Amino acid sequence: MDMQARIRLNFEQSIRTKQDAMEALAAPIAQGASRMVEALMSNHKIMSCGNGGSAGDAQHFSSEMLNRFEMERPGLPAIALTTDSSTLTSIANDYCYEDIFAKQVRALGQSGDLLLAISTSGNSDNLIRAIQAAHERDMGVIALTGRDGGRMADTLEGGDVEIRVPGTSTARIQEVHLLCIHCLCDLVDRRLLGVED
Ligand SMILES: O=C(CO)[C@@H](O)[C@H](O)[C@H](O)[C@H](O)COP(=O)(O)O
Ligand SMILES: [Zn+2]
Repeated sequence: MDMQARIRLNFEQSIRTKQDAMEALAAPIAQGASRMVEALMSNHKIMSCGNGGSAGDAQHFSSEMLNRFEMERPGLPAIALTTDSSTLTSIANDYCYEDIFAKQVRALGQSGDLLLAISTSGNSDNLIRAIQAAHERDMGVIALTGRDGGRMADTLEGGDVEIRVPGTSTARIQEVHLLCIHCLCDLVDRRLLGVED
């Protein structure tokens, strides 16, 4: 396959994954956005985490909350747990990599806060431990997953929301995760600013 044919194939697969996700994810994304609005309206914060490309997604989300998305509004309270290299390396060094997010959730989390946990496989142990820590702190969880939801899906509790991308390729799932994050930001802004249509 030549380079341009390969590029077209990647685009086609990305488009197909997004089309499959559109119907499946409209309801859980709306549910996740409602949970975010409720939390933010009650002065709670949203923490986000993920590994690799999903760490980038966690930061992408928090920056759109803290700064702005598409509309002018005050900054919203959000913290990406992926950014402080001193904290991350010391937890990984003194305890273990699996605790890098959970320890931060236990330190910063308060009842009513939310955790946005992002994993394409749903099987990253540091995310599973972060979800367990969030539950200990009486926080809700919004999980962006893929494939069969992995062990993360089994770790979620009744009030949590799973947004599971129908797909098996990490890259394609990540591309839909970013779209989901932008939908969440869009819905949060519209609800907070009272935009009707
Ligand atoms: O961005 C990519 C692949 O597209 C990688 O960096 C990928 O995020 C990493 O391999 C992650 O460790 C995968 O973790 P997860 O999505 O299974 O939780
Ligand atoms: Zn990637």
